[in-house]
Amino acid sequence: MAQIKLSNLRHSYLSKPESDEDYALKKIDLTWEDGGAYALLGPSGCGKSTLLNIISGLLVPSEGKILFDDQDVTALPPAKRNIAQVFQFPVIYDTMTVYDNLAFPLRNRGRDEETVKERVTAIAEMLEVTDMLTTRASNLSPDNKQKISMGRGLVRQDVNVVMFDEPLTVIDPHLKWKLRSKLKELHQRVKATMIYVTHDQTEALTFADQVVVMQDGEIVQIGTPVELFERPAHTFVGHFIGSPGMNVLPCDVKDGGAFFAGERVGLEGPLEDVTNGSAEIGIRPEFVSVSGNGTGLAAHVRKVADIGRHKVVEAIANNSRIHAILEGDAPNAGDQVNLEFKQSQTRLYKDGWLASTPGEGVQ
Ligand SMILES: Nc1ncnc2c1ncn2[C@@H]1O[C@H](COP(=O)(O)OP(=O)(O)OP(=O)(O)O)[C@@H](O)[C@H]1O
Repeated sequence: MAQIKLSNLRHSYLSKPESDEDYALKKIDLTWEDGGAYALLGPSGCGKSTLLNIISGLLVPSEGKILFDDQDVTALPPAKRNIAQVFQFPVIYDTMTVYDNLAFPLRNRGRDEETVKERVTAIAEMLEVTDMLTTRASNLSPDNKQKISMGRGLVRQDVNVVMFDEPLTVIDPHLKWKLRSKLKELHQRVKATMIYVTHDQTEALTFADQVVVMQDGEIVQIGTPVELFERPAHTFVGHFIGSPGMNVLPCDVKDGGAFFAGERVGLEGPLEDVTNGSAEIGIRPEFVSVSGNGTGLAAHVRKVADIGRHKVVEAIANNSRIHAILEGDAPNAGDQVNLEFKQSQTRLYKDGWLASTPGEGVQ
């Protein structure tokens, strides 16, 4: 396995790109550490496949370098990069047995049959497919075919990185959670560098130790699932992660504090200089409390959704929609209420980027 470094990468599909808009990848500097479990998360069109294809060698970047353990591989074709890939749809040979499918990548590299048997047995056991080893692949369900496809990606121990590109697309929803946690467990046992590409936050947060969030050809944050939830570096991350996502409210900044609907809102700590940008307050629904006691921001309740574990209240204050997640009692649609934001979780953003720092709290 290897450390993978992307240095000053840019990519445009146009022959003569002129502005930033012409680049599918704007500027990427990123190191994937050896043995890490990473997710590459972002909406459709943000550049995930472009980045993956650059790592695998299917695409040569317009600018920049790719280094595997400090060796420049930018000009190397895919076959020379020693990478395993698992795609959206199973890539297996229908006429072969499960055993022969799992053995294929090893035999292809000239491994002796004893090594093949050892690895295939170990991987089959990890994936819980031992009882299928003699089954012809054509007789497998789509889920099991994809499991075998994953096994083929994991069977070689000498690859630089295993890349998964939306691997659960074909899996039945009720089996998805099972395979998601299986993959996490596999990473802990196999200890390979793994990159898991998805637009699904649950898949990314379950699998990865570090999640790389992309938007519009740029990396907006790299962090643990907890970091992304607790301190989104950009309002996009706040929106994209969480259900519902972070509330983002327009505000005025004056006298060193933030004002929403004419009311001063307590923030987590000191502010960066926000004089030349548009400012917004970010607060997750989990940290909004709702009461009718006259203290806090006046709002009216538009909707309440009971989703089992908790209730999601949608309230309107000063023409802005604010969500609150409540564990116990909740108001009813149409009620007049007061909202309070937990100060240590209330952040300020300037032009989308985090502009407050944790500290004493700012009133
Ligand atoms: N072969 C291509 N030629 C021209 N433009 C392309 C090509 N492939 C992708 N793009 C553009 O590059 C941008 C990034 O696309 P990319 O496929 O990398 O995103 P993605 O995040 O993988 O999306 P998805 O999840 O839908 O695959 C998009 O604007 C897309 O239209």
